[in-house]
Amino acid sequence: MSTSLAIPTIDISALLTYSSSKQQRQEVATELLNSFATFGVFYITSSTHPVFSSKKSKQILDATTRLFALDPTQKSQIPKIQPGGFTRGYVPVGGESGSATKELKEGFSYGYEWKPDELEAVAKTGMNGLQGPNAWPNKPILDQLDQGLHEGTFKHILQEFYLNVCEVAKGLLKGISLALGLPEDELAKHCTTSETISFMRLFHYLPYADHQHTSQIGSSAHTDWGFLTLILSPCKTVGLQLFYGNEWHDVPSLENTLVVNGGDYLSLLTGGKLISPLHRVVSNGQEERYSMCCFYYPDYDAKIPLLVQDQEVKGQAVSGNYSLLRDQRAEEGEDSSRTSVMGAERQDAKSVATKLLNGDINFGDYIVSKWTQVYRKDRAY
Ligand SMILES: O=C(O)CCC(=O)C(=O)O
Ligand SMILES: [Fe+2]
Repeated sequence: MSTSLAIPTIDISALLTYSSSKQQRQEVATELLNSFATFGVFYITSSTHPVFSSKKSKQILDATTRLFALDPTQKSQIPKIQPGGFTRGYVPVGGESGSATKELKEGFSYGYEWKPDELEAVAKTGMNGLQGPNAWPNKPILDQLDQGLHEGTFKHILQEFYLNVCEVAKGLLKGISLALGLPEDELAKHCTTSETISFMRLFHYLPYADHQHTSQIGSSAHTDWGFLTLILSPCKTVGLQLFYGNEWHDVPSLENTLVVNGGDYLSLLTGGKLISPLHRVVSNGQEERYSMCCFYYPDYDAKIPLLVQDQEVKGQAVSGNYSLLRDQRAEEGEDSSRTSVMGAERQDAKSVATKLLNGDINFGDYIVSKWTQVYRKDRAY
């Protein structure tokens, strides 16, 4: 039986309002640093931002539940996500499973909804590999999804939720910059078009009978690749688990909060000072679980130099000895058939880490190459 850890809940209001003092923001930054450096996972809340309200949480849960309640024929009409990094559309059950463990979840991936004039403007320069149109269900399905909704349409609810979460992520960037002893706009400088390449995934996890997770799991153990992952799971059901102190621990859903995970790129840039935690999703065997996960990225062409000055840390980061690699080794114990694949990935991660820190490759190209590996090896991310 997994136990819960004392993962802190941080009120980030000071990062989301213009009226806060530097001292208030600094206090939040200190809390962020402590949680990031201990667990790499924490809860955030604020009474000043709508995304944390019960009303908005119910609204997005309702929309998500409706989507996954469509019948299989309707789901088959939603465009499926494609390989290559730009992922929009429906993820069928098992569609991104690891080689040995079937992931019992279905998903829907969407991101920034381009306005026609923005599309025209961007058409002149061309979109990067992580930008593009959303893949919505067709009109009759959208009409069905809209039926009985009290406020707004299905599409509007999803779009608003995505932009709200991106706004919260922007606020967090201030706190993280301060936590690292940097000017508070430092990370934001590298995230000027983040919302156009970041994305949201709505997930529906199905119950399963395999409690040892040898053949079935919700989401296999992994670390997230980007900057920040922000997760809403308005269900009481447990599911998300953190690997800490050599054990798995539940990260239960708490009302009016989002869970934040640090990503690998942020961890890399801090020489592992901010942890990118190993996590997974498991079922209790009985209940379904819904979650909404925003994978927040910096700019596609970001080439961010190491954010910490400590020479020892710098050495560790460049040699690839940071949490991403440690975490992936920990995962091998779970499934020895994947050991050789993981070994190869470790080597690959080391060389990518060096290239990223030297500015030989930008973030977007790195992510696209990682997604290509996912599909080649038939693994999730
Ligand atoms: O559904 C969740 O709570 C987390 C899923 C997750 O870790 C992921 O998709 O990267
Ligand atoms: Fe994750």
